[in-house]
Amino acid sequence: MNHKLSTTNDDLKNTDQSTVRFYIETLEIDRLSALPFFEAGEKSFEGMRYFWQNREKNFTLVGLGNAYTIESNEENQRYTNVENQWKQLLQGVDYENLLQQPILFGSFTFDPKKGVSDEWSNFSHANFALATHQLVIRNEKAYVNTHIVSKQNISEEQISKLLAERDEIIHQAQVKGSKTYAKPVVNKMTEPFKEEYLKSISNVTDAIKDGQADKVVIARSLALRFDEKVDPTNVLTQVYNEQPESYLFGQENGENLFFGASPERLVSVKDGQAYSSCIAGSIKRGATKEHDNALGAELLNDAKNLQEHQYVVDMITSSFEDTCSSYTVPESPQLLKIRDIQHLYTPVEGYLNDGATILQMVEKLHPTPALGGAPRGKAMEMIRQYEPMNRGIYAGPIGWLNAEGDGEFAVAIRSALLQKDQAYLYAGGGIVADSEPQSEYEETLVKFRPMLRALGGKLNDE
Ligand SMILES: C=C(O[C@H]1C=CC=C(C(=O)O)[C@@H]1O)C(=O)O
Ligand SMILES: [Mg+2]
Repeated sequence: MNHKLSTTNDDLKNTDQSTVRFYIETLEIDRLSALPFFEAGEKSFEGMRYFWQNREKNFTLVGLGNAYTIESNEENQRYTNVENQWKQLLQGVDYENLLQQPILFGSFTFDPKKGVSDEWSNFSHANFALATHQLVIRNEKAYVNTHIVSKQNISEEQISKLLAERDEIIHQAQVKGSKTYAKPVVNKMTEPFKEEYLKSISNVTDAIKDGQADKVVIARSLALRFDEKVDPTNVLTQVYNEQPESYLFGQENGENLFFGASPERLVSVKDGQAYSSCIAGSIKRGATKEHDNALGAELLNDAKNLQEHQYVVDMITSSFEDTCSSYTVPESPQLLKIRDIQHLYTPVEGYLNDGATILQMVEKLHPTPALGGAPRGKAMEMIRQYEPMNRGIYAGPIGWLNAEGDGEFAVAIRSALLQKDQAYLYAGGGIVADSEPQSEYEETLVKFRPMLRALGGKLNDE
């Protein structure tokens, strides 16, 4: 079934004030798998693809190519810039009559005040795209939107060329199906700045004891080298097979693939309702059910972890207080168990005030004290001062929004940046007055594990 929409947007004020034309066609298909579609897009769109799947596994998104990109490097304006450009682009577009709306997918870096550098030099502080070919799999049905955004008239020839390309990609994805891949071969693994990291934990706990902040999240990285260039579809397939309980994401940017499997929702908005999650406080999984339950019980009663958690609950609750007419927060945390780790978890939900948008919520919530600290401003200063690396998109918001304003953002933790034959993995932890360097170090090892496994590496204790 095909639904077409060709439209002209006179409201879009580009720098040269010209009119923008918009062509959208939605094709509904019975069966199409996400990663084979991602793979089939390699030939034409390598470096311009994305992949997303929500935790519940009932919403999957793949984008191939950029019909339109929105980037921003303005420190204090990046959320409003993205929001305004997206709204302007869609003004006058009758998307409500489409089977599937156009979707904007992308990410924000953790801290725009930290100059983008090192392995992150290709990334803007907000990187968003409307895909040329956008696959949505929702409730077992697949929809492929093809988008053209152009300042010139869109010709029939241009449209038929793109639709032929779409049909070829779908065909390839269907006939090839899901591939099985051998894991990448790791040649070398290093822990950059390990000593600096351990020292920073003592410095930060001292500063906290001295009353300079309540909580500060400090992170570090792990660097891998492979014997050859690693295929992005390979690592996404490993993550897909190995991390079914998490949000899964991958965003290509030229020769970079930022990817991960995060348990943590920053915010989702659906029909005026907002959902967030407080996830902070961690313990490993036990090898037996008994040991696992005992570790879980220990976590639920551990003062240091409960403190780490409470700062997050307080801050997210106050954001909902500001933006919602009503909201609910359970009184005490529950356990969230994923493959390698268990966390303290408190879900928060509420009804958004009229006019409040998902990107306003993202701006308000990011960074929660699960990734930044408390109080926020002081914690961010201390991260800039003590953390011996640049986080890039790690711990930043990643996700999507549609034309009506629904959308979802995860916190991009349990993540890594793949660059051809190299990868950087990132993990951190919440430092409070009682934190100890060695046990925080070990907590980061547990948090590295999912991405390390997907990339074919392992730690000494496995
Ligand atoms: C900063 C990370 O985790 C955060 C989320 C959950 C639990 C955390 C903790 O217990 O320290 C961290 O706040 C990370 O995975 O890199
Ligand atoms: Mg912790």
